[in-house]
Amino acid sequence: MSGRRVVVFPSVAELGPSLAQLVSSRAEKALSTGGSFSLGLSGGSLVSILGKELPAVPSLDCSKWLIGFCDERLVPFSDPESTYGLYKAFNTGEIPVFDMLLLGMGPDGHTCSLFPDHPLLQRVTMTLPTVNAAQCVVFVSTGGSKAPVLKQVLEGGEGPALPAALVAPRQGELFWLVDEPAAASLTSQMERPGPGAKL
Ligand SMILES: O=C1O[C@H](COP(=O)(O)O)[C@@H](O)[C@H](O)[C@H]1O
Repeated sequence: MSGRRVVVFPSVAELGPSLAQLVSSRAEKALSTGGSFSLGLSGGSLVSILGKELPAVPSLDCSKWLIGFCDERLVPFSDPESTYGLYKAFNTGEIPVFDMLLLGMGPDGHTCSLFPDHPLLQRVTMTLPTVNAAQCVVFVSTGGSKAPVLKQVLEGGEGPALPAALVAPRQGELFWLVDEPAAASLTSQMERPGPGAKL
């Protein structure tokens, strides 16, 4: 891993455009070597941020993007909502290497559908070998309800490590994009970029 970056924004309004810029810059980098840009998306609050900010990126060309889902509710492969078809592109028998994964974190420290001490019954999810093989992993975590768990995940605490704390890409980048309410209890090193700064 090339170092974790915890980046704090005043609010989601400032975080959103920076997230879109980060996605677009990593897409440009992946596409500059030919081929495609493989992007893993999570659900939850991330969906509305991306839905608002990605279409606002000037001349964004997604035609060579390969989109996968970091987790999903369990439906049959024949269901039109199934993500299986998208993952078939990675049918190499080896762990897929995503160019970028966008992750959320629940208040219990779960990420993807990796819950602490919980059997995976009705979810399908990426697991840590795939998450930690990615080239770039970006957590987006906002709101005061995330403050206690964010502190535990980033700065440690009692008991076993929560799933989100086990995300550490072996060779890739790791970003935590958070807003001030979520960062309220943090004391470790953080960046506070000025308006329009590129990540
Ligand atoms: O259950 C889920 O929650 C997490 C976190 O969502 P958030 O709304 O608290 O940001 C999400 O990343 C995951 O995809 C979803 O299945």
